[in-house]
Amino acid sequence: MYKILTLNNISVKGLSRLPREDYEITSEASHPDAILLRSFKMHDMDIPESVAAIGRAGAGVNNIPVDKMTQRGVPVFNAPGANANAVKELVLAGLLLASRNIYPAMKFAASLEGTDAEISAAVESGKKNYVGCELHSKTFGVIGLGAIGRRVANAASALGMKVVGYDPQISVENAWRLSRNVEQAINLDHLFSQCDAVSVHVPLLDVTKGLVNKSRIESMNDGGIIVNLARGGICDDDAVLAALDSGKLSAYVIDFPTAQLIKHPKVISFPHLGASTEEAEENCAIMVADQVREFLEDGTVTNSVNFPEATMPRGGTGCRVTIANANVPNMVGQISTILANAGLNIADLLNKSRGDLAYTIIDLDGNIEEASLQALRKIDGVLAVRHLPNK
Ligand SMILES: NC(=O)c1ccc[n+]([C@@H]2O[C@H](COP(=O)([O-])OP(=O)(O)OC[C@H]3O[C@@H](n4cnc5c(N)ncnc54)[C@H](O)[C@@H]3O)[C@@H](O)[C@H]2O)c1
Ligand SMILES: O=C(O)[C@H](O)COP(=O)(O)O
Repeated sequence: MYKILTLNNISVKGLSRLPREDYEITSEASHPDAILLRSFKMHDMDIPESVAAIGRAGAGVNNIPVDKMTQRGVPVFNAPGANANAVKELVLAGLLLASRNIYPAMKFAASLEGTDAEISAAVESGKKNYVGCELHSKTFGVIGLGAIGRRVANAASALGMKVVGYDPQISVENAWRLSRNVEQAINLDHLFSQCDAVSVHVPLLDVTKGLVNKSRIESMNDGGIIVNLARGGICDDDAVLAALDSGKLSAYVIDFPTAQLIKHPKVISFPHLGASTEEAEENCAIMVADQVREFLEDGTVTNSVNFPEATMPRGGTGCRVTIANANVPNMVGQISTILANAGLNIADLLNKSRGDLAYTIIDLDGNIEEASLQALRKIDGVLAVRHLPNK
């Protein structure tokens, strides 16, 4: 029986991919085999040694100590693209809320009192206070053209915006799917200097912290809009607030409000709502539950942020052993020597690497004894060894 610890509410559709006869899923498991979570902050958590995999039902993994897990030989999985459409739609909503003054206008309309005729008169005299501007023909910068950014860029282009994109590491797949109307910015300064609105869709990393800063905002067209549904910290909030006060910016749309931001009348705050649709929650949970299950049962690695992709159909007459180790010479040699000394024949073997980490899947003709597993664990540089009995 595998034990799964959940640190957030995970969609039932996803959890149902883990059959109850083999999986116990609780928010209190003390020796879990795997953890499933969304935005729970794991950095200060004591992660039990029993944990063999972590599944993030979403995109961002900045709430997970990925480097620490890599050193323990534990893969961290996420759900790339599974919530991208939901975020794209909220970005469009944010742009429209900002450009058409929808929220203050709604508050005004809801505050009216009197007869129908009086309300109608107040509507007609008050509407001049909420005049907005159209998105059509405005220049819109999209930073990060991944699963979300490329959808946002394409949708904005379809609305008639002139879209400029920046992503020096764009994937081939996203480049293929990007509208050919999207122009490429040479660098971030080039992007900001042409834009009426900018939306960020990059992960929070040291290099992306404060990417939207004072000088870049100053180079934008007057009355600009910044949309940040990516992560707090990517925009320099002090610079944004100063630009809102001076009128340089007309609105800041943020999914990660802070005490300072929520007080400002030109800040449109959402409560981290980007991925909160039924569809996105289900997509993410299903994707990550499947990936964690395949890893626990077969050692298969799909969509990990720290492990190489690794899939090998089961072969051999015995069990499967998986090994995560430092990516240094002679590891496979030492592993096969231990197996050979135990009289075990390797039926099939897959060895993949990613950066400093290597991962090996071995199918054996015969069953491995605990002593040999211990010998594998003792090899210098071996981080994790798992024994997966034949199904
Ligand atoms: N608000 C929400 O609910 C919500 C939901 C999903 C994702 N997010 C955030 O959005 C981020 C992006 O999600 P995604 O699914 O598009 O991820 P993704 O990995 O598909 O795309 C990220 C893109 O950013 C690019 N990139 C990285 N560093 C860059 C830089 N310095 N300059 C320009 N481009 C850079 C990458 O090359 C990649 O193409 C996530 O990391 C997460 O923080 C928020
Ligand atoms: O990175 C993500 O996928 C989003 O921030 C969604 O977070 P959530 O799963 O907590 O809504």
